[in-house]
Amino acid sequence: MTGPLKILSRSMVRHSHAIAREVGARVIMVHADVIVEGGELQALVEDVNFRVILVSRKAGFHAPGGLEEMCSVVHIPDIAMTRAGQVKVATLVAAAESLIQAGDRILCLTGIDGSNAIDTMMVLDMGTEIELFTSMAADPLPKDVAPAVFERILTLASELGVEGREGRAVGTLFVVGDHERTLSQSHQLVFNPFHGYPEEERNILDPRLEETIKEFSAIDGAFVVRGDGVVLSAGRYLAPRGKLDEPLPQGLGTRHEAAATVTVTTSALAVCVSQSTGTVSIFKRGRLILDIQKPRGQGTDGL
Ligand SMILES: Nc1ncnc2c1ncn2[C@@H]1O[C@H](COP(=O)(O)OP(=O)(O)OP(=O)(O)O)[C@@H](O)[C@H]1O
Repeated sequence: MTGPLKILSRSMVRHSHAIAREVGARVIMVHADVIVEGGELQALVEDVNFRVILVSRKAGFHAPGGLEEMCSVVHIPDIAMTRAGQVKVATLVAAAESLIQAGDRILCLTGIDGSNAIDTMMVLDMGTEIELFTSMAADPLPKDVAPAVFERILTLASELGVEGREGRAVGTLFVVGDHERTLSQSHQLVFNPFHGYPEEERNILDPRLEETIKEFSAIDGAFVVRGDGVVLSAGRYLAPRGKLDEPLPQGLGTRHEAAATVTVTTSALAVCVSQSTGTVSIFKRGRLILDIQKPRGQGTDGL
């Protein structure tokens, strides 16, 4: 279904500004991939006439010309996710980039990718619905972790969770930030394959490292990543000294336990990919702050 924005969509978009103001929303988040044609998107943003975050899976996507001031852009991984998963990832990335904060109310406009039909409007409260914001106040990321590094790890983890590796499910774990404390509470299970390489050749932001990381995800143990993206180690066994205040949700085993616990005595974030379910779980300060479930079928469901 292509063509101009449907009448219902148009009317929802036109009214979204008034609704956002009435409910005290600070920003309107629009799943941009719903709209096929650039001119239509520009018209939509002009109609919304409110601070907008455009969310897209497309790598080169940018705000329509002339509207860069009103629009911020958030890129989410280009993989199949449930609608809830997409909302979580988009809000997490927006928070990592300080576009939204704890306590914010966000109006979301979404629909099915490429349909030209905005079919859903929802209001999200960053603080009650998204656990991330209740458990960590204003700062979603540790201070030493660059947003781009976190986003890269999130993408790699989501891809591994959904796609696995050569047809097989893989599980792995990334610990990012507070690397000295993380290293002091862990040891090598196997020889560290990153040992001896210059730092510029092992930065997770370098696209050339993607295959290597995915290959090494088969190694038992965790990746330890410095906040600037340098991968310090793979195959690291975590032996954290802390203890969890509350037990993890049922079904999560030793990998998730280690991921959660290492964040008790460090300020690191742990991003865990479950081999059994493909779910990506993010831990901070000993708590599961966000999980992104693997969709059952294929489909790009809008936000
Ligand atoms: N302390 C640890 N540090 C690093 N890796 C660990 C640790 N404990 C377990 N793992 C890794 O997790 C793997 C799976 O363990 P387990 O099945 O108990 O975890 P899980 O949390 O249920 O995860 P999954 O959903 O992937 O199975 C182990 O084979 C090991 O590679």
